[in-house]
Amino acid sequence: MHNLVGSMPHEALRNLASKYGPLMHLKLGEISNIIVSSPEMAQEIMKTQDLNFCDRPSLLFPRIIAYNGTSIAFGRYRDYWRYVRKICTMELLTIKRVQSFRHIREEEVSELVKAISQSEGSIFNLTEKIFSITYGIAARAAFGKKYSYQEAFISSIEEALHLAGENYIGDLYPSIRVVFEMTSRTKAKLEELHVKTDKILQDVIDDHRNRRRSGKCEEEGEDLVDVLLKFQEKDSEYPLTDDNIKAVIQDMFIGGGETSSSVVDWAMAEMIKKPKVMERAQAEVRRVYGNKGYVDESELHQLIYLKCIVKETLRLHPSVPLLVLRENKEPCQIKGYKIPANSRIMINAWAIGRDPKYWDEALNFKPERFLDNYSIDQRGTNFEFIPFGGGRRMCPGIAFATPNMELPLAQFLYHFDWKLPNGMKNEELDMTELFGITIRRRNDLCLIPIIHHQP
Ligand code: HEM
Repeated sequence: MHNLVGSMPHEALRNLASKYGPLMHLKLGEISNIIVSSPEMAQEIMKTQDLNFCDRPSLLFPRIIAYNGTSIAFGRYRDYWRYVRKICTMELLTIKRVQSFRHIREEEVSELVKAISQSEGSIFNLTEKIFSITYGIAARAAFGKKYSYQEAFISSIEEALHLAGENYIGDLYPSIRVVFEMTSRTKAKLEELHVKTDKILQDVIDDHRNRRRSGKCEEEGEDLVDVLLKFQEKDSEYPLTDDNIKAVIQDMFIGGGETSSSVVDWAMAEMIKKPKVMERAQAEVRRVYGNKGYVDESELHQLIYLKCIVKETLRLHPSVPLLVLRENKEPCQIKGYKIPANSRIMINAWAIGRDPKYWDEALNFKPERFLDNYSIDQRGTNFEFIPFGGGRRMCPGIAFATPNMELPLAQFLYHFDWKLPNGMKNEELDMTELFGITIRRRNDLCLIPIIHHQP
């Protein structure tokens, strides 16, 4: 316990693993926690014994924020969960659906690039704007348009995610959790935030329902809420309630906003620290888009080096460093070690991505490593590189996330050169992390843009 208090959990657990090995059993309160820190052990959990390890534990955060754990990300592995996950992969996050949101991404990113160009020569808080447009894109894809209360929704979700990163004591003593819950300030705060977000989501659903009744939906195109309402109207073994729809929409929102923004933010910071990488990436984007004068999504597939930058960023800064907690139904063995039933499994993707046993110059930001090994990808089959997890609980949002990361990066590189403020040297840029359910930069990335191609 004393090794964990006050430090970054993923870092403290990596340090413990280097002493005690890639599979640790850590008893905290009443709970057996199994910490996985090598690709071989991760493969056991996410492939060989995936069916036994694909449940999620019942914790305070999903009980309150994720509608009693009925979302896709936090849902127990049951028939209902399989049904909504299927809707998600076959309807909400398909390549075709993602492409239908192209104009939203292009509009939002172009607006940001124009705003940056107006700050030419002065300090621009890039972090703040990256998060704001990525959440903006997620909101428009999910809700169909910008709602006036979007900002309030985003800030409540961000606050709840931050609380989710803290270890809540009641989660460690399930047999007496009600006792802790009676006096818990975390619970009270989460409930307050949930009341706010729930009201906003209900308004969005009601608004869509009215729009559907008036037939406007067909004229204006279908967004994710419309798709879910269509499923609600169908006869199904698992009729969707409004709460079920809200839980799924919230998943799309958190998945679509928080994770991709932190990758774009870290990628820019890493390139600032490594000007040679930035120059090479700029040369690629400027060659591919040439004198077109703007960057759209049509040529993103040609930006091979940029794709390697995104991969290298996901290796060093996986947005969800310990993945999402899993739970095993049955007792079992992994490589001869006994795992009790209902253990909580943390897979330290952050530690695995930085392990010098699997990566040359592991702490060095070197996108070229993926040029030499382009086939190593993040789709859950190379267990030394698992920023999106793997197996039945793998992230279904890769297709949605990819243009959300590549388009802003390509535009930043095409239109601008970047400098650090106050004569700061590149190597002095602070890279401290802030732990929550995702890892962000502790300090915002503030840079001076210099226009190369006027947007
Ligand atoms: C860079 C971007 C992203 C990263 C790094 C990321 C990472 C992850 C990780 C690590 C998990 C847990 C996997 C596991 O337990 O094995 C996950 C689950 C999930 N992600 Fe993502 N994600 C990203 C983008 C997205 C997007 C854009 C969406 C949706 C719009 C999304 C929706 C989800 C959902 C619904 C789950 C729950 C899956 C389940 O439990 O079955 N993610 N993501």
